[in-house]
Amino acid sequence: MEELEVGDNVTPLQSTAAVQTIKIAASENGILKEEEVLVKGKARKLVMCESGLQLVCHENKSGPNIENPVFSIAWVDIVCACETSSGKSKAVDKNTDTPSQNSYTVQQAGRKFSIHYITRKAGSKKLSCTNMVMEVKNGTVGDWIQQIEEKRKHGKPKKLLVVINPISGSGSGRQTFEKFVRPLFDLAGLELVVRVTERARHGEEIGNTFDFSSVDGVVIVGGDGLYMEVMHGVVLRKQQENGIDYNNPDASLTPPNIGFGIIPGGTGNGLSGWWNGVVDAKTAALNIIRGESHLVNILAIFEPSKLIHYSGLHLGYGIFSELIKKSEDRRWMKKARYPYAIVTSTLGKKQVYDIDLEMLVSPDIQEVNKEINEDVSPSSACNWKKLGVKHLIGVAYFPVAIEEMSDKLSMNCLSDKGSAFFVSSFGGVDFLKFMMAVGRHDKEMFENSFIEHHHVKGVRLKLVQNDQANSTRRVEHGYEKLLNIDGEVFTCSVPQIDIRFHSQFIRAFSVFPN
Ligand SMILES: Nc1ncnc2c1ncn2[C@@H]1O[C@H](COP(=O)(O)OP(=O)(O)OP(=O)(O)O)[C@@H](O)[C@H]1O
Repeated sequence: MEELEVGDNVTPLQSTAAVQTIKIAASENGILKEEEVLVKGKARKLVMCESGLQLVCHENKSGPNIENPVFSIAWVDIVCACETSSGKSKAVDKNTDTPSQNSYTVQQAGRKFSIHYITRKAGSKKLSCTNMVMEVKNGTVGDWIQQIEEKRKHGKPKKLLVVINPISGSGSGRQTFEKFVRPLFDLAGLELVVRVTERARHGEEIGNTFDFSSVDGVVIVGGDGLYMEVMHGVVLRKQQENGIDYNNPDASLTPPNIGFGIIPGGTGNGLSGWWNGVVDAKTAALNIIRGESHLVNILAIFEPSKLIHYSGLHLGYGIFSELIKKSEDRRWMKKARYPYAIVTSTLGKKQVYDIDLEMLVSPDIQEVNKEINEDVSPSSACNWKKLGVKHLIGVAYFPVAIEEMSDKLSMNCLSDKGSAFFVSSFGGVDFLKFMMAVGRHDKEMFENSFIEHHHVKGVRLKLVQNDQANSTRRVEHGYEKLLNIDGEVFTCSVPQIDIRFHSQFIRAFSVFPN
């Protein structure tokens, strides 16, 4: 981290539109506070307005040029303001490019102060934190620091529960947190309660028992599986507290009022990528500090008369469960276990499942579900649409709408429908290509006749035992009762699953649209 030369190639996070907002605020609503400062030896005027801070060139004879600030930053992107005695506001750990933990001591009341703020390099989705040192010409910096701190903290989380999975991904969740995340949270003055999971499913217990009234949100340091567990515990508890029959798929659920952030520490890190636009621990941490949040969807997954689990990422059945079982059995392979499972499942003979399918369809769906529109009645209510028995190797359902955007696919996490895929049998190389296209979010993955894609509000699937040879192999391997929920293996008591989409249910610290 280094002092910023105004006009450097690093721009603050906000877009031109945000700069525009600040300009309007400054000229229409008046200036809250202004002062002459020196920034890297250059004379500037620091202006505080309702939307943020501006540095303006005030050497112009006609006075400060508020219309053309040389630098402006919105409150949401300010991490902290603090006193500086020697040009460095907080000691910086050279390895991490972030200020080291608890290193700040005010050595003398002075005229210099630093603003630490969030930046994004042009063309990148990654965020970083940088700082600018200013020296006031007259007076002291105390008032500035106090007022900036008040303004920048408004509406942002102040105290967080952090849940770390020490075995997720390559087993470096704790190190990721200490090295990349804690220094940023410390800088932002966040108070933390840290829990490290001690066993499988411990995340659910924490979600189900922690006193969330004492914090502004929960930060998951791990993979999609840990998020799923904690979120499940939180959601289940909310239904229990409200006396809701959570085993009934038709019950209307009450959303919890807890913000979730995810620091990617797992293997797949699908959700962290969706929420932050990139899989990067520092970016995720800075988005949590920014405090911007959006409501994201979940799936509720049932067997007859019983809730199995809530899901934030996907439900997979058939080959998608087989894959995850193979990879879970080889956790010791760390990140290599996913490619291993994909390649071995691809090369082997694929199991065909005869599945009786139904989809919960809303009448406004036009584009994706072309072939089913004609039968949908023109009411505002959703209808169950029977598809009949299909010979499939797998079913996958995501609580996001997967949409085509130019040559790529975009995950619309704010959609009111999820994407269901019904995959019929296909050859090894094709399947490998399909999985690679999925990883790249390449729209090529849709360009296969063996994939049916629908935007729907729910899916019901029931395994039909009409092929003795197939059925025997499935039962031998136990595959017919396996589910892949957010990359974790679950077993159902009967292969009859009801999946319901719950729109805008969990508050996620995130940056949609990204
Ligand atoms: N201390 C622990 N000991 C053993 N298992 C644990 C412990 N803490 C959590 N788990 C289990 O670890 C599993 C994997 O968690 P997580 O999703 O965080 O990592 P991952 O599988 O590597 O990442 P991803 O889901 O993104 O692919 C979960 O099933 C969880 O129950």
